[in-house]
Amino acid sequence: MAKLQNIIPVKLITKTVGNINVDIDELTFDSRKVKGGCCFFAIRGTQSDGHSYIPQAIASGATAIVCEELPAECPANVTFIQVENSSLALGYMASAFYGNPSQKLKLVGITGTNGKTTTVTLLYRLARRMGHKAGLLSTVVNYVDNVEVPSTHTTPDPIQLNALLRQMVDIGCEYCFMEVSSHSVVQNRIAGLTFAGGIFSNITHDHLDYHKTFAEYLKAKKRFFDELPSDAFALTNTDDRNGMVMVQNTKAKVYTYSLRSMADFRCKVIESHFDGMMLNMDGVEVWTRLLGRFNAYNLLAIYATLMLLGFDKNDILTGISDVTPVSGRFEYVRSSHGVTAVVDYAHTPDALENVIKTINEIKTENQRLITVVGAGGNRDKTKRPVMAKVATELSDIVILTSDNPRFEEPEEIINDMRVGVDASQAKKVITIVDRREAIRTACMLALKGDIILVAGKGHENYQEIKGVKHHFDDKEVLTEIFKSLQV
Ligand SMILES: CC(=O)N[C@H]1[C@@H](OP(=O)(O)OP(=O)(O)OC[C@H]2O[C@@H](n3ccc(=O)[nH]c3=O)[C@H](O)[C@@H]2O)O[C@H](CO)[C@@H](O)[C@@H]1O[C@H](C)C(=O)N[C@@H](C)C(=O)N[C@H](CCC(=O)O)C(=O)O
Ligand SMILES: Nc1ncnc2c1ncn2[C@@H]1O[C@H](COP(=O)(O)OP(=O)(O)OP(=O)(O)O)[C@@H](O)[C@H]1O
Ligand SMILES: N[C@H](CCC[C@H](N)C(=O)O)C(=O)O
Ligand SMILES: [Mg+2]
Repeated sequence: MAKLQNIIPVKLITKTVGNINVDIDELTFDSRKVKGGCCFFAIRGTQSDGHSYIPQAIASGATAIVCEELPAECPANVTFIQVENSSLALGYMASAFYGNPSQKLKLVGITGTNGKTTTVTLLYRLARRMGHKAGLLSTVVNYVDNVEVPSTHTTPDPIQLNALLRQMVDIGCEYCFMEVSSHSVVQNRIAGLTFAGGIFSNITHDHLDYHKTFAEYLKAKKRFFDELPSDAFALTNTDDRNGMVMVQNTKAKVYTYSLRSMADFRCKVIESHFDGMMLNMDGVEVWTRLLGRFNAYNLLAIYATLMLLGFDKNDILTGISDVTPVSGRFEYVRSSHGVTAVVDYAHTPDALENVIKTINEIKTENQRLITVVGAGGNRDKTKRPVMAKVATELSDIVILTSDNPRFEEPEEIINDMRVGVDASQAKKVITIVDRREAIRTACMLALKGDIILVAGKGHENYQEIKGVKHHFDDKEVLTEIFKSLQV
């Protein structure tokens, strides 16, 4: 419960109609959830404009309405607050409604095309391993210390987000590690939050269906750093050509990390095997079970962040030597006849290239790589041919299949992918729409010693088709098929 006048920043108000000294029990941006005591936010969305649901919200007993445009009729028993941007107001008011919880713990956000889930999940695990209560907001799952809360998004809406932060503060969490998606910045889901630090992993091809251009995509991610407070840190990857662009206007203190050149925090990959890597992290050798140069970047960002948060260097390195892969990130299943299948979430050209190059670096010449990959429906279409091109150029056999078709026809998604396959590589490519059949075919083709990469879905335990999430788990399917093929 809160007084409306106490949770809305005056600077955001354009006009008020009615009594703003009213009690608010709940905030919502969905008219279908409105009841007495609710403050409804009319948000202009990608599918519809929330303003068209104001009458429904009033009919359902809304106590207050926050909107960018006042309705023609303003009933006397409802308070109206006109603002310039409803989603911005929602961020600030959700934070205030829950007592500004992000000011009562150290909130660290990471943005970038890839590496966010890996980095925040391991930060969360390491902070808790070193004896501190912590929270996690990620694509895979949210945690309020050790209590699991299902994820609806990579970055939740402001109401969910601040409610979770409140719960974290209430049980004594000192830290929360969260992913900041580019969508969430554009939609003001992180408005009103106070960050102790921001991390930039990398920016490559993805989400152009939403941002339309790479420049807009970059601008969205850069805005996260532009809005960091002066007492926060901004940790950026200077091996990414946009690393310094991200932080050029930040008020936060800038720190850099790199595997290639001088930086505040440095790392080198000394050895790379199928069961782990030897790294030189800021002058200290440390073994990790994680694989791939891309994970060396994630681990260096993790090391730097924990150092900036004041953790002990030796405790951090000991923790890094113990961490295991994050669900769906380079996990593997081995068959009884010597085939290794890797399950990975790579669903962008850069991620796919990284994970395939990692496998090619580790495998021997006479081990073949069979890559099973698709592309999500109702997502960035332009990455589809690029992913197919990367897969066919770097694998021995490629099976193009379905990922989450969503509301698109699977065959059309695969056709978009095939466009990227050069004629010279076409003989490597098989097309099988049914993902289970595609994985089965890979398992049947694989000879002893071969490696199968099943990419794109990672931790996902569903296949989304026409709005229905059917159970589907790559690791489960591989295990079942390997068992059925056991001689
Ligand atoms: C494209 C996108 O991001 N859409 C998000 C957005 O919905 P929208 O703008 O499409 O909303 P809309 O359907 O147009 O409705 C407009 C407004 O009217 C309201 N409404 C609607 C119907 C009604 O009857 N009454 C009513 O009040 C809605 O609640 C909304 O406030 O705001 C919603 C509420 O916060 C989000 O759930 C929704 O995420 C959708 C489901 C989604 O799939 N988002 C993905 C693309 C996403 O956010 N991904 C990122 C990054 C992924 C990654 O890289 O990992 C993420 O952070 O997860
Ligand atoms: N630092 C990195 N650079 C490039 N690729 C990476 C990096 N870290 C992980 N990857 C690859 O990208 C995939 C996704 O990793 P992760 O889930 O950590 O990224 P994310 O940023 O959370 O992705 P999303 O935006 O979809 O939530 C991994 O399965 C791996 O193939
Ligand atoms: N297997 C998923 C991965 C992308 C999920 C997330 N990054 C998003 O864009 O919603 C797909 O392509 O459908
Ligand atoms: Mg993620």
